[in-house]
Amino acid sequence: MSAPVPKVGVLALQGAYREHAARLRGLGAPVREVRLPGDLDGLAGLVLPGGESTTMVRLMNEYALWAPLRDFHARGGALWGTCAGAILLAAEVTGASPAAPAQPSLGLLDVTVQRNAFGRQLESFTTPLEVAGLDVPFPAVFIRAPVITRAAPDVEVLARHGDHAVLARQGRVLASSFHPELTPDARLHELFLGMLG
Ligand SMILES: NC(=O)CC[C@H](N)C(=O)O
Repeated sequence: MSAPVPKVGVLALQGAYREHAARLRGLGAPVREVRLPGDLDGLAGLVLPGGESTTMVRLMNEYALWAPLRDFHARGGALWGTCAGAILLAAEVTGASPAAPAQPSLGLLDVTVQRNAFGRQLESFTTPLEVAGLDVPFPAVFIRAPVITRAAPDVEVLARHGDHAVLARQGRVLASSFHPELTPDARLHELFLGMLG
């Protein structure tokens, strides 16, 4: 008998959480949608999906999720943020312009993330991305995507697009600027499942 697959949660406040849940279930992982602090109980990992980070921040305030999510990480839970989810995990968030208002974040990944970094001309695009550890490029879908403009020395940059990091890992925390749940390629979901204790 193979080892039981650990339980994964998907933060289901807003955005592409159904696509992440479907992909993880397709890989055999039991998945729970997380909306309230108690939904984190017993999970080994949590995916924070793409969507609109300002909306997610408002709902995280409403459902009092900030401290429970930080506790989840402190207890050994793994987290993966994609696009807006990566913005939520960052230590520091900057806007597309210096005038953009400051935005709170969980501070679980020691990076600075710049929102909407590709500007209006490139609202969305797909590109084959070289990823450390993958032998064939990953089809990366970027939608009003952020980039990582600073990473602490112990953050491992796994992929870059142009000048900036777009996939990074620090211990049990993974962040991608793009949307792996919107392509049929399951390799990054497999990577995340492999990070769960
Ligand atoms: N596709 C996405 O998740 C876009 C992120 C969005 N631009 C934000 O700042 O939250």
